[in-house]
Amino acid sequence: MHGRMQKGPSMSELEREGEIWKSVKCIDSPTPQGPWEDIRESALAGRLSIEERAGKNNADIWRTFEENGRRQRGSAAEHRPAHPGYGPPPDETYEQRLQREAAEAEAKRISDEIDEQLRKEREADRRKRKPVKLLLLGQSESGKTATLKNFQLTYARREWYEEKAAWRTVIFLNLVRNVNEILSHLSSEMSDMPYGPDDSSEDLSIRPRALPPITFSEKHRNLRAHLAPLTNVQLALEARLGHASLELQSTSVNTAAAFEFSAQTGGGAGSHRERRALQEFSINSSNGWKTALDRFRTKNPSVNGKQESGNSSPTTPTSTSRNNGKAKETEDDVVEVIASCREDIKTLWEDNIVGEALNRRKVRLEDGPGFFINDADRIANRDYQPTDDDVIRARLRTLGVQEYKFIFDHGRTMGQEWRLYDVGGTRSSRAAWYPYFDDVDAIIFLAPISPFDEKLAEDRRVNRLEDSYLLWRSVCSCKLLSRTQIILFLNKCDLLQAKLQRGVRIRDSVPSFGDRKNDLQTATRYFQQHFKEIARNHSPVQRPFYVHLTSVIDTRSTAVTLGAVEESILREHLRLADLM
Ligand SMILES: Nc1nc2c(ncn2[C@@H]2O[C@H](COP(=O)(O)OP(=O)(O)OP(=O)(O)O)[C@@H](O)[C@H]2O)c(=O)[nH]1
Ligand SMILES: [Mg+2]
Repeated sequence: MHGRMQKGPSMSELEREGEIWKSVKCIDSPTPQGPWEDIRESALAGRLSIEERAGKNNADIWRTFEENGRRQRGSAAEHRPAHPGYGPPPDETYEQRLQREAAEAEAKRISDEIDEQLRKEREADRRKRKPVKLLLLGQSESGKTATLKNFQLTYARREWYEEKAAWRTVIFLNLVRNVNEILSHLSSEMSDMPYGPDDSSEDLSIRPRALPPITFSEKHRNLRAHLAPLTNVQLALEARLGHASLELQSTSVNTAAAFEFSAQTGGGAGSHRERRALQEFSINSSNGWKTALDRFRTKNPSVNGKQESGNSSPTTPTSTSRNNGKAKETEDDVVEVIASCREDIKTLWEDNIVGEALNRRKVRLEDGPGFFINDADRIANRDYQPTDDDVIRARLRTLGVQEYKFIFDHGRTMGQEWRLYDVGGTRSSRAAWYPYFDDVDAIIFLAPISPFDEKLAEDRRVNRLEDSYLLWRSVCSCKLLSRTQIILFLNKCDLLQAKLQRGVRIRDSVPSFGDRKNDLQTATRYFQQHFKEIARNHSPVQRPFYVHLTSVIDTRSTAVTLGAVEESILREHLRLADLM
């Protein structure tokens, strides 16, 4: 039936209508008495949506339309039996011809307009379906990976559950490292060794020798002896997890500037080349945290780009199961040793003399990454399984740039693919970030505000807050990012609050804080203002200042924050898709 209409000798108005109606379903005009007017009106009134245009034809409309056509053709045939086609009637007057031609021209114009609109909508739709790309930036230990894990927990729960068990090994390592750090201080203190972690002016204020020596007892010597096997456990776990498990040691070497990249104005073909090279290095490398975890993964997820995450070396099922068997053995041994140390770990952590020794040395494990010794009773167990909160708090350093793809199974962007880029935050790793700037939708910049009185692990001369300011300035002033949405997370508010409650004064480390009230609200407002001013003074183009006060280890409040972030990023993603 349709074919017959398409075969007409000339492209009459009816055929033209037919062509359009095949792809158009008019919402408000189910009976197309005057289809052209209906289409035009609907198009002008914006009543034709992409679904209606691209969707299935409304059978009723189509049938009515065909009947109309048959009726008109039928009446023409009565007059012109020799002309079965749809050409102009032979007795057409000059005025009628002009009218017909004008109508045909108008029909063509509307048809072309609709075609063009359809093309644009298809294109916009394609762009909207492009993955949302989100970059997580910030200094090392700022909470980038913890934020990524929150995204996963909130929006990709299946992957979260598949990965959760793999973090068990990391948590064991974190706990064992806590214990070994205490033991190392204890040993030094027992052998009366002075403590000089670095050359920073802050740490020079530590003068343990000015105080009377601490008296240790047999209990402490026993604790050291009983917990000694944990040194080897740490080495075994580090060997299993690879480079990412090694924390940076304090150094006084000036490693690099706050932020380095070759060409601030770059982003052309060169940057793509550079990016490819870096991807090869980072995503397929065997040193990132994702790769480290893959070794402990029980399942083999086929989604979320996990296959890109470092499994570049071919593994046969046999070798995999052999490796898994060996890993299981090692894991069992490790768990056995840790579980047998449980009571001693608790005694060590709760001992007042040990506490005094750590205080004198200004060692605060609570503020550092991967603090788990408080949970030793629960974790140092053969049947321990990590909770969601444990996984968020587990610490494994990010090396290079790790791409993490997932389809949101939740929230406003359900079904949408997101690509999150988690980067290593040390000064020397920052040069690797730049190639990822050129087509990113948004950046979450994490600035931890609790360590206003701490130094960078990679350069003990640099204050952490100062480093965040410098880094923030570099990101804000980057021309390639001038139109990118940047969302600032002033993170570790929980630790800031604890620090202020302990009586640590901000002005001692940040003189410009002056005599302001030393409380959380005043401090966050002050830091926020400082970041805002930097953004205002250094952005090539003014942009909105989005800021959230966060403690990303708090999964509930972070889920709320991420909801707002998701919405804001998506709005911008769609706006840009429409503009393009
Ligand atoms: N108390 C507290 N701890 C946090 C917070 N954010 C992150 N952490 C912890 O800080 C440590 C470092 O966090 P990560 O997410 O690994 O830091 P990162 O920015 O990815 O660091 P790199 O990978 O080295 O660049 C982890 O043990 C986190 O659990 C926070 O808001 N509060
Ligand atoms: Mg990280």
